[in-house]
Amino acid sequence: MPIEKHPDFQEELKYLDFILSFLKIHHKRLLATKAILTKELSKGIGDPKDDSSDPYISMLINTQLSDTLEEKLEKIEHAHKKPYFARVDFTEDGSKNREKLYIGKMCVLDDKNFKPYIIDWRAPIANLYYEGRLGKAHYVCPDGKIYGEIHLKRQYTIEEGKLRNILDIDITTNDEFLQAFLSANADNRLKDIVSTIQVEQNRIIRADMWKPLIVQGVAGSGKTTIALHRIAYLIYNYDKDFVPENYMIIAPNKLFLNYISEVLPELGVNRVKQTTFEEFAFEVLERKIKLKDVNNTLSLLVNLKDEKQKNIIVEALKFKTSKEFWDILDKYLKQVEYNLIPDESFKIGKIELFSHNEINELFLKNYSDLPFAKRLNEIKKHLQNRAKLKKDELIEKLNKICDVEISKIKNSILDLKERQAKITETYNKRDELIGKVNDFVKSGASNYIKHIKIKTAFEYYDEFLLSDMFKENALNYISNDAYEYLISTYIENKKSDLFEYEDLAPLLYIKYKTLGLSEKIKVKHIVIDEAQDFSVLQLHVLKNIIKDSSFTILGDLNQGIHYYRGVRNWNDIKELVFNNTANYLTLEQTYRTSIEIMDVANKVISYLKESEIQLAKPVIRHGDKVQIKKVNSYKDVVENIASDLEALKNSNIKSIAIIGKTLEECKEIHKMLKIKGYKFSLITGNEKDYSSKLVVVPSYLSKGLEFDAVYIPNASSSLYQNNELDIKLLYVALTRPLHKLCIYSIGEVCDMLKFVSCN
Ligand SMILES: Nc1ncnc2c1ncn2[C@@H]1O[C@H](COP(=O)(O)OP(=O)(O)OP(=O)(O)O)[C@@H](O)[C@H]1O
Repeated sequence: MPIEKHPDFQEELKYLDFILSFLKIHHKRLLATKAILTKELSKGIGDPKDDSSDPYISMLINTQLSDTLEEKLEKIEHAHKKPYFARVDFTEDGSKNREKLYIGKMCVLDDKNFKPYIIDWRAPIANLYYEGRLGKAHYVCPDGKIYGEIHLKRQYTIEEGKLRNILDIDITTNDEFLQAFLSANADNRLKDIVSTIQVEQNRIIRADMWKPLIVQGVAGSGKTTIALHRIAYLIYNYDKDFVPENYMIIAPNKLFLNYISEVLPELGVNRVKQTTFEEFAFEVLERKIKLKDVNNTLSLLVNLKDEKQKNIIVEALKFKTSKEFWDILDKYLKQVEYNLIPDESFKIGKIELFSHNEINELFLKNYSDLPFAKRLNEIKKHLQNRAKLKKDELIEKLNKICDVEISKIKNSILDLKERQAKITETYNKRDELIGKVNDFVKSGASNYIKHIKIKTAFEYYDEFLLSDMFKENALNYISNDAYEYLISTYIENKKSDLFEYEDLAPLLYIKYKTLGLSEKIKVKHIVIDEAQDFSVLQLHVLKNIIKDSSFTILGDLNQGIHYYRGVRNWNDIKELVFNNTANYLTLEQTYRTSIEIMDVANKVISYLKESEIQLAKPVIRHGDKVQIKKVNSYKDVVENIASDLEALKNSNIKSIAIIGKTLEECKEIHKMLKIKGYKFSLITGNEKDYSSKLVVVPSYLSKGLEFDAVYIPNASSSLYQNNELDIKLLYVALTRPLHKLCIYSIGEVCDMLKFVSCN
């Protein structure tokens, strides 16, 4: 139906006009306030001679005000283009008032009576839009459940302030709006989905902050998108307790962070900590260490032909990231802990103030929750107090001894001169001893503690790995070959001061247990995306070191390409990391790919021998049939892609990826395309910026990304074997396109794709 024919078209147009003028006035007012503040600010900076603190403080306040003003201005400018996207008409039980609730990305209030003109999508009442259907409905707010009736649910398409479409849902269908959204082409960045969040996604976004949440979602189910919306939701709803800096999102690499970088600002959220595990580890270790390329192990395994050697490496790495490894590390740290307090007691001269056992008890029992260094700080206070308490008693004792000595001298020595000398000597000795007592009270405790040496995490780790104890224990779980591989790579890396990604978690754990964390780390909620590639040890370490934090963990086991360390089963994480306190939710619907593409990907992943493979259910959206083209060489592949690119020049396909299996394959194709004059960016894993729309990328680095069209240059049986890693790498590549997928095979097609027709 043309929009003009909608019965409420005029009413809606009027409301939009009203909102836009309201926003304009508000914007003007904010600009005026900003001008005043900027003036004040320049005054503050311009008067360095004034040493009173007032201008400085007011300058600080003004800076903060202008910061938030800047954010407000940005939001209003955004809202001008699209102030709201939906409306829900709701009557609360017991009321006659039919409220028209317009829902947008930011709240807009009438400044006189604070009546909302637009409700923020994160507000409790906005949940009516996401979960309520026409008829009886309720929402939960801090005062409890509010019941009532929904009379209308409406969606709007507003572009640059112009009303383009009105859609009444539950009358027509919710899908129409979603379909339109999904058919749009991929920008080369992820975007917000506030207007089309689906019920299963909404439950994840709005889940309780304080319960750890684990989400298993198929490829394209919106995990990354939801993770970001959840942060925006939590920031809005817990704004009294936390600031954006208390939230941290951990993503696989810098490129990925760049890919998602626009969503939070679009949602009006800034200053959230966005990092990778490596970066965070450097921060905790308070030292930037030389790390082998994170994808080093993976590309080693991808390229290695010797199956025996491959099995040894996988065995070693699985162990190094396992619960068993962490148990042995704990055992070692217990030994360190039990041997840390020296045998000597805390004493002055021969007088014992604290016995070794008493100190050890404080260390091992009373303060066992603290890192070693913090425990020593506490013990130092005990020693100092005891020394202070003993001071008077000791001095009194010294005085008494001195008095007895003096009277003995007086009675025994007759010569006056000699007697005087002896008395002076005795008093001097007494004073010297009192001086020693005073010195001891001042610095005895510090001196005692100073002798207890806590090594660095790196020293302990080294000692641990190279110990007989580690060897004996490790050999209970792994073969001698795997043990030798583990130790020899460690020693080899050590020569060049290098570490591997898998070393980080144990290093963090040791640092946390021994020296503790810097006060600067203020994280309260951690969101981990692509968590299937995290090891149990990594998650355990994060959970332990950031004690009071809550977690949202999202991943897809089907895409677990770092299978030698990653999660194999979410139950392990629930049990071993969260003591069965975590909530577990799944996402089965995929929003990215067409039915035809998803069917192929589902069949490929079914080759995995896992018992529980979650197959993706695509949203009803059809595309072209997937076909495989058999060719003779990479030259043919590139020829084919090149002619396709010409044909696509005037189409809607804008972002294109050629997804190879290995980096070497990608380099080769990239070179050939370059010679032909095509400007593709080669992604090697070290990029920080993600700006190109045409990329050549190895499958393991394409995880998380999406493109309008994807080319798989060679899906032959010589490249992709029927094993876990190859199946997963192929699956990742197959699930990246939104609209178009072209597969080539140089020679025989791999087993997993044999069912696809060839031409
Ligand atoms: N409710 C939704 N409405 C519209 N688009 C959606 C919705 N949910 C997800 N999408 C779109 O689906 C695509 C996939 O989302 P996203 O990348 O967040 O999924 P993912 O589960 O992290 O995928 P993967 O695991 O494959 O990396 C994105 O284009 C996103 O905008």
